[in-house]
Amino acid sequence: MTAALELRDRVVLTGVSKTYDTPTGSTVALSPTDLVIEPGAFVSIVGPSGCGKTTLLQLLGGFLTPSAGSLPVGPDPIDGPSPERGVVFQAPTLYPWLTVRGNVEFGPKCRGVDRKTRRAAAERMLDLVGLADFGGKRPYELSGGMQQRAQIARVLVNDPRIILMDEPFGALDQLTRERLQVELLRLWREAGKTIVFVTHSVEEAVFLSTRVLVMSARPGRIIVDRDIVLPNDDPTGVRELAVTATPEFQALKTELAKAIYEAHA
Ligand SMILES: Nc1ncnc2c1ncn2[C@@H]1O[C@H](COP(=O)(O)OP(=O)(O)OP(=O)(O)O)[C@@H](O)[C@H]1O
Repeated sequence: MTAALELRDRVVLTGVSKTYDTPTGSTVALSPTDLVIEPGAFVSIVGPSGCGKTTLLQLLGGFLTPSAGSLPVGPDPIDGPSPERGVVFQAPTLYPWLTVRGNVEFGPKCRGVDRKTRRAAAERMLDLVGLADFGGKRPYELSGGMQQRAQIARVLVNDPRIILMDEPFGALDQLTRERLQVELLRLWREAGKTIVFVTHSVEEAVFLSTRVLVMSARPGRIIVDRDIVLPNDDPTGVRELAVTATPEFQALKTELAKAIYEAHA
């Protein structure tokens, strides 16, 4: 990655806070937060329920406006949702009336990409996420894990600068979840994207991430910012599930789980 590209894709939060004003009062969801997310990082956010993880992700997605502070991506202020910041939610958000291929093509179609180009891009993405043979199916014909893969293809086809994921595997069974975690790591390596990932699972956060942020109970703030280095980490390779059995992995998991427990107290 060139220095210019790095600068273009760096996310810099300066004094970003969010207060929700409702008829029954105000809720400070995020205390003033300073944070730099480097391009190509895989950053997970963990913390007690209601600590502001989704709020932070939605601010990055441009779905919410900060009450104070700024959060540009490179030189560009975030001023609304953009295909450059793709979002994958826990609940599948595929259009049920379109085929899987149609769902993946939808973004490029809206941006005026011609039919042949967008069809080729969709096929490439479906292949990448292991759904090459399912493009003609409707979403309801897919399993939960396959629907999540289709969502990821739908985001990747827009070639986003950042992918924001809000508990994307939370509703899946353990086996599917583990399989998708490894696939996501492979995709992250191949596509070279920045990923910001919200999860309730410390194990998932440690396994996937290059960096884990722990947030305190409301009003949320970042209380731990931990680089994750695991045995046999290789900048070009993909972690294997076996690493979760190592003492290094277990020690990191214990350290972060303790921080979350204390954040609750
Ligand atoms: N639209 C809203 N209006 C008012 N309060 C809100 C709104 N959205 C979130 N909140 C409150 O802000 C706080 C942070 O919510 P947020 O959803 O960001 O937390 P979270 O860490 O993602 O929670 P969880 O882990 O349970 O998904 C919570 O107390 C929540 O009730």
